[in-house]
Amino acid sequence: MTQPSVTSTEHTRILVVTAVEAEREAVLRGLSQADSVRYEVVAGGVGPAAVAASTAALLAAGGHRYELVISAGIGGGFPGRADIGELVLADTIVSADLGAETPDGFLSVDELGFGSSRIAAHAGWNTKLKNQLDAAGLNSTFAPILTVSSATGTAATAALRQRLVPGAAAEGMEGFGVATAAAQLGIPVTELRAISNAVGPRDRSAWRIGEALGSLEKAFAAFATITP
Ligand SMILES: O=C(O)c1cccc(C(=O)CC[C@H]2O[C@@H](n3cnc4c(=O)[nH]cnc43)[C@H](O)[C@@H]2O)c1
Repeated sequence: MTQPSVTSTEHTRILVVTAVEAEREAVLRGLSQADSVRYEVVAGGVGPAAVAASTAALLAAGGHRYELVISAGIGGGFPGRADIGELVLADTIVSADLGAETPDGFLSVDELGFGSSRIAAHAGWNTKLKNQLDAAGLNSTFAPILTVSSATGTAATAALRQRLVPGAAAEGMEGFGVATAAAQLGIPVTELRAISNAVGPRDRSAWRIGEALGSLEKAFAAFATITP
């Protein structure tokens, strides 16, 4: 696996973890529009395992420096909840496929008694981030964001995941990995997704990655001036 690429500053306080380099570059373009000495931005890999390992290694090396970790990137939007180009901030970060299939349906790790599939995003930081987005005139919603190891590709799976987590607005593949690493060190965490595609039957030609990366950039331009 390639090493995560990192851009950091001397007084870093907020760690931003994306999956891929294109997302990291969009975040950096946004932050470059203002004084952004508070941020460190890393592309930690695709999927919960890769990104959890990358995040844990960074936090172990310098965890005391961080007051917030943000999992950020493009994501799928559940129809009727979040459209292409829109921004979703997690109120809860939910591992949607961590559990067991049974003939009677899916059982989460919570139901199996093995732990929790949910990590709460930090409410205080969420309010600050939302205020920054609002002040910049950027629409965003608070909702559960799902983390999945396999992106949803059918209407049936989309419906199942919405039934399992009512109100879920977006899905990505990294949030729960980033959040697990941060939570184990007691560091506040949240997740931001800029919607690139609808969650449902897979149609890669309908993905609007450029539009989503543009929204991600604008969000971090708004975050660049955040105060502690
Ligand atoms: O091809 C490109 O230029 C490109 C640029 C930036 C990102 C990508 C990705 O494919 C990123 C994969 C990343 O996106 C998240 N994602 C996006 N849509 C969904 C979805 O419907 N379900 C789950 N995850 C989604 C995910 O976090 C991946 O890591 C390509």
